[in-house]
Order: sequence, then structure tokens, then C-alpha cells
Amino acid sequence: MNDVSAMTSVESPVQLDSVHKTYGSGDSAVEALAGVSVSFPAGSFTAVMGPSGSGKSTLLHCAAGLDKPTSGSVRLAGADLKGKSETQLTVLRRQHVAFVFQSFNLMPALNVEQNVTLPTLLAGREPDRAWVNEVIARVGLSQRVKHRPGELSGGQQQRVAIARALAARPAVVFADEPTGALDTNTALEVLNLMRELVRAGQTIVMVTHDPVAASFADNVLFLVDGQIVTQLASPGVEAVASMLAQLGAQAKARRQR
Ligand SMILES: Nc1ncnc2c1ncn2[C@@H]1O[C@H](COP(=O)(O)OP(=O)(O)OP(=O)(O)O)[C@@H](O)[C@H]1O
Repeated sequence: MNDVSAMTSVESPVQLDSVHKTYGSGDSAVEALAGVSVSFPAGSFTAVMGPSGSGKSTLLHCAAGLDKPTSGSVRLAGADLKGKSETQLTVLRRQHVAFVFQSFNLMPALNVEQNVTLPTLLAGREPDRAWVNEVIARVGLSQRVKHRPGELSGGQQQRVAIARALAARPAVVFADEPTGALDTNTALEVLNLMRELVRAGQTIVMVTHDPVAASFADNVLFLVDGQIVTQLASPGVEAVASMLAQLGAQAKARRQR
């Protein structure tokens, strides 16, 4: 049995089974997730799309152990999150999860190297300097280690955020609109970098509204009203855009009924 769960954690660092999440109660209750079952295989790049309010952020937060499902189960790196205390969840997140946000969330007074090592130091561990140099090299910033965020372009700042995410060797990187604040060319650069990292074995789950960004993923999940209504494997930009349009039209028709 132990072997099976160990294997599962390697093959699929994040698994959600029948996850429901309801915010509030009574008349004001909102069902943000209405029975989501999905696993994100190791070394895969998944995009999560859907209309505003469809539950994308809630899915990310539940999958990362930042928010607790109302029912259903989440396994992160083989560990069932059910019944875990806040302290235990924090430890699991530190070990296995990293985030990249639209706003890069870097510390302006710290240089690239210091930003990348900060989470490890805050977790009370000594950074692995060779690995830190390696991730900074992977994001193409070896010549900029002593620069502060204010001295870097938007794309370079997002690459620092990605290096910071990789520094702790996370089982999974959750990215919430990572290219939302970037111009088209810089966004493509960052997406190509993410693709390269996946090729090297990293698991990435990315929320995006952008069909171009989603087209870099191996699999695109479409959420509507808290449920995964369809998926597309390795889709082109046109296929993603047309699925979004179709789901938007269906939602509009439902509202008009
Ligand atoms: N903390 C909260 N308290 C109450 N309701 C919430 C909370 N967080 C989210 N919701 C509601 O849950 C539903 C899903 O929200 P969520 O933020 O997950 O959607 P989303 O698809 O990420 O939206 P967007 O694309 O606009 O960011 C929405 O109706 C939202 O208003």
C-alpha cells in the first residue's frame, strides 16, 4: 500500500477527488467548486481556464492547501490534506508548493539572488547555493544576480519570481496569470521558459484567461460554475479561443432562460 501511495505521489503530485467548496452559508452561500476530480501528472503543464467566478482561484487554493475543501479530498505529494493543522499545512506547502503571481511580488530592496533565497531562509534552511545558481542560470539571469527588481524589466522580474519558485525544488508550481502583466513578446519568453522547465520534469498548473498562454500547456481544463466541463489536450490557440467562446455562449443562453 505504501508503495502505491509513494508511486502516486511521484506520478501525480496533486490529486483532487470530488472537491466541493462552499463559501458562506444559507441564502448567501456560494458553491465555488461543485465536485472537482482531477490529477496533475508529474512533469505536466496544465492550464485552468473559465469565466470570471467559475472557481479557478478556488481550485488553485484548494489544490495548494491554502484553502480547505468543504468536502472531498486533496492529496499533495502523496499526503492527504484532510485533518491537517494549519502548521502541518504550512510545512507541506513549504516543502512541495511554490507560487508565481501576476504581480511578481519581489522584495524591492533585495537583489535577484537574495529574492530567490529568501523563502528558503525564512523556512529556516540553508539555501543550496549550487542549485540557486542553477535555477538563476535556467531563467537566464546569471548576469543579473546583484541587480534589484527595479533595475530589471517586467519579464526579467517574472523570471526572478520563477527562479524563486524553483529554488525550493517544489513538487508543483502554481501560477496565477503569470503573464497577465507582461507585453506579448515578454509573455512568450516567460511561457517558453515554463515549457522548458516542464520538459526538465517540473509540474506546473497555471490559471490564465489568455488562449495563447493556455496553448503552451499539455492540457487545458475548462471550469464553469465550479465544475470541469471539458478538457483539451495540447490545443492550439484557435481551439482554446473557440472553446471559450462556446462556453461563454452557453453560459449566456443559460442566464437568458
Ligand atoms: N473568500 C470568499 N468568500 C466568499 N465567496 C468567495 C470567496 N472566494 C471566492 N468566492 C466566490 O466563489 C466563486 C469562485 O471564485 P474564484 O475566485 O475561485 O473564481 P475565478 O474563476 O478565479 O474568478 P476570476 O477569473 O474572476 O479570478 C465566485 O462566485 C466568488 O465570488
